[in-house]
Amino acid sequence: MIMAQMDEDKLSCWCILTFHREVLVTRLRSIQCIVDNLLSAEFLCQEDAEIIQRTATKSNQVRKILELVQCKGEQACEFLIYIIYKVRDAYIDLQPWLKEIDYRPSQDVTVMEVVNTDPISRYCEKLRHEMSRDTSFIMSYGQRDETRLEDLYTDTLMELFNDCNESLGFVESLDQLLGDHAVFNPQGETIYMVGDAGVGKSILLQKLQNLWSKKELQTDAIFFFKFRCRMFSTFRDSEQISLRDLLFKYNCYPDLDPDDEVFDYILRFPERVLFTFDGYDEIQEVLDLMNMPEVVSPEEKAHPLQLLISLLSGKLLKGSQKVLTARTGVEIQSRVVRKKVTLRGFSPTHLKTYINLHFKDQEHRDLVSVQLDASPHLCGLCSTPLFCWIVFKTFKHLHSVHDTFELPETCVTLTDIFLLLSEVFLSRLSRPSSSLVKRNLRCASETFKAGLRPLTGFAKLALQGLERGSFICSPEEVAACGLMEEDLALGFLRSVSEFNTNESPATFEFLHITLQSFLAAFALVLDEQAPENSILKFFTECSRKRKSSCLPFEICSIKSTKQSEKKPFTTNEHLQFTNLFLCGLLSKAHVGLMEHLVSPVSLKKKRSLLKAYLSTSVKSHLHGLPAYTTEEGKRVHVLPNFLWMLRCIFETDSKDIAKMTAKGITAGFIKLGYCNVYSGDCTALNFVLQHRRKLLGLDMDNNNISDYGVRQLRPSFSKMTVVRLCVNNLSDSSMEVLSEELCKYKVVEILGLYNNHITDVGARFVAQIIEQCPKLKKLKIGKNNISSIGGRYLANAIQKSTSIFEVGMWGNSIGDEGANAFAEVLRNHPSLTNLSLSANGITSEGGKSLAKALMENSCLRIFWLVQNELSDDAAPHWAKLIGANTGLTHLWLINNQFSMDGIRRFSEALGHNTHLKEICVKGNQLAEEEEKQFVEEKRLRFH
Ligand SMILES: Nc1ncnc2c1ncn2[C@@H]1O[C@H](COP(=O)(O)OP(=O)(O)OP(=O)(O)O)[C@@H](O)[C@H]1O
Repeated sequence: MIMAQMDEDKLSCWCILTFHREVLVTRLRSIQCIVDNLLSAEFLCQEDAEIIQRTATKSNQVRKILELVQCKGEQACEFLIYIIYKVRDAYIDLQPWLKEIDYRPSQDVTVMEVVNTDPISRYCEKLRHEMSRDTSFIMSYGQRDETRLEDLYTDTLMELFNDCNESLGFVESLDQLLGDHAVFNPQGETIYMVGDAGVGKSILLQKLQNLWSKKELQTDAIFFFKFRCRMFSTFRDSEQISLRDLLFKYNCYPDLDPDDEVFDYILRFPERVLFTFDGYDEIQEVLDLMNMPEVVSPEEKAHPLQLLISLLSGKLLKGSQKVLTARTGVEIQSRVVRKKVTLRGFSPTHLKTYINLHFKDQEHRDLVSVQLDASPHLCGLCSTPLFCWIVFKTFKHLHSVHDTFELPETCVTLTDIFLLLSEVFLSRLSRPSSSLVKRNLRCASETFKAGLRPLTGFAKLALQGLERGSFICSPEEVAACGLMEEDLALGFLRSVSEFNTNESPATFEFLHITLQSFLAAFALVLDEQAPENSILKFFTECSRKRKSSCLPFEICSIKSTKQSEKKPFTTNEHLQFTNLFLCGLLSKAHVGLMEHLVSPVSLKKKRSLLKAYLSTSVKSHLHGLPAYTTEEGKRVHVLPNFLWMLRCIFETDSKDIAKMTAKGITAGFIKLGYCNVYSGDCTALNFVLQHRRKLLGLDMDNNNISDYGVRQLRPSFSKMTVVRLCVNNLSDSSMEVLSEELCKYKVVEILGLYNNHITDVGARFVAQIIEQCPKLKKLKIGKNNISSIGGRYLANAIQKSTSIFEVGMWGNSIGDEGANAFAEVLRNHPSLTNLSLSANGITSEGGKSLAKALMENSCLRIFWLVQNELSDDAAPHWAKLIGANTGLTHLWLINNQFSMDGIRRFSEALGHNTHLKEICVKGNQLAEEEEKQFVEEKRLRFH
């Protein structure tokens, strides 16, 4: 009480220690650091230190320190507070207290040295140091050319989603990833990041870790533990470890911490701990098969997978932050997910940045840009950072060795890309006679022939790993495949230290899983001992329905059986990639190369076997697709496996199969929504669709096809009656392509462009489509960046169209000017029946002109004006409209600014109207009590 009345600034440190003795006794930990510093500043002598150490409990030790320090006088007291102030992390509990006493160190004390001997903050420093060392370099071509992360790291597109998989926009900075932005479940503790193979999930985590190590990441976390999920599958079933061991053994141990203070601290302040777990997809199947209880006590030993699941579900270290990555399609229960991020790879701008980082020489930059500009397909592939990295590395290699900077094919396939990578690796076997003489003749088959022994070895190793579902191999397994010490330097494998346990001293993994899939496919082609039809084993595996899995982890287990049957291929993506590469290696284009490596007879047999298999399975797949009939005809909803089939067909480069597939699509409309189609897939889709004669509707909503994909689909637009490309990262340049193509063929009826990045420039192209395509009935162009200018273009075009009857403009910013333009449309348009101008910044002014225009319109049935800024100013006009019997049946005025007065007018007017079925006015400025006055009026809805 007395304290509160006193001016604390004037209090001596001696007094502070007396008055706040209780706080200090209860909250001061890490005694050793205090004692060490008091000793070295000679405020204590060795004997004092011994007395303190001999004192039994921590609280008594603190009491003793206070007693001794106070005996030594004011300076010693201030130094004690200064230590608490300086070694912040160790005395985190006392930081609020320092604030409370408004502690500001005096000049005298700031010249004194404080050494941090506190195990907690020392551990934190050690973690940062080791993290920095481990994360400064990016995966490289073998051990020789390491690249610094900061020299090559380029931002990628990261899209945020809510639990209903609705996009919440893109991440603007890495700090936003860990922050509260776009959190849809505050109880969840896991930030879930998904993305396709090679899209950069691991690199993103590496970047976060690296930033944290340099204290450049906005987070309160003072401990950061990184794990790769594949490590968890290396333990024997019976193995049990403690949480303490899991954290320290696989990251780093605290030094000089006899009292286990670090671990205690982690248990007490889990919110100061950040975890990253990379590659959940790699252990998902193991988790499916295991049945183990969750761990609740941090002291209890358990299988590492149990610990992992308990950490993710918050049963252990509740409150700690977790970032978990997985391949697209792998789901965990949304209740553990705090927010969800999907990685989308490089945008065109990112790609430019990456080119500049990769190639220092302007001439090279230009050469690469020219090649990329000429091939949207290559750009599509390069939007996946892994493929881009391989392509650029190959460019560099070709240039340095052969003085050529061109990729060999115009249409590069994924198989080509991985063949090039292998060629570069194998070319290390044959050094040029003189490095000054460049070999102008590049002979891939020679390189492969010369490297056949190690290639066969690596291929065998990859296949064996895939067969047993493992991405890690031991030195014995490496040796058993005939690989020698020097082969390891080629670059296919890299050693991994973090999984090394005492029992197995060294382990290896392939440079990237997709490379392992590629080599496994190579093994299937190279192996002449196994029966030919064994090349199909992974196809069979992938088409086998997943057995109903027992899902042990109630909290954190994966999708339901029903769901997993719908998506049977999410967990065996590596096998799907192997199938794809098999198709590529056995394609006609690669016969020349393969004949140097396997007998032509075997090759021929395998090629025809594969072709026959693909033909049959395409037929049966198309036959079995779920079809449903709508007003607009028969539709089929394609499953993700169809996409893999398309990819395989493209990789085989077989026109026959492509034709057959095109013919086999009997429905007039295919739905490929939410199928994870990326821009590179559009080439495959186009490869098949180019053989189709009949018209086709294509729904590709909610994918990631981007402008590159649209360019790849260009030839197919000639047949498309429905073009649905909502939520696909499209910009104005795609609108230009669409306008050129759709206006040429004039068959389009439905155009879906909702939630892309279209601006007024793009709106002008869309306006051309509206004007020139006489069959266009529906346009969805909501949630883009269209202003009043674009709004005008569109409105003018709609006014001229006689076919269009439904227009969705929700979520642009056309404002009152745009509203005026649409008022003109309403006045003059003969057929528009459904219009949405919601969320467009329209005020009462715009609202008035829309209402007036509607008085002259008898066609519009449904009008959406939700989430604008209409207020009572406009109410008389709307009341007049409501009172008049126009054709309007549904009017949505949700979330505007009408008050009780305005709504009363509507209610009265409604009495004179027989057409209107409902007016929805929820979210205006009415109190709940006021709303209740209207409950009897059923057509005036408040919910
Ligand atoms: N943001 C980036 N900037 C520069 N290069 C990148 C970036 N992201 C990825 N890469 C390149 O792509 C390679 C593969 O990326 P990464 O291993 O992170 O993919 P991933 O999504 O984890 O793949 P997977 O799911 O197959 O494990 C990296 O080694 C790096 O060369």
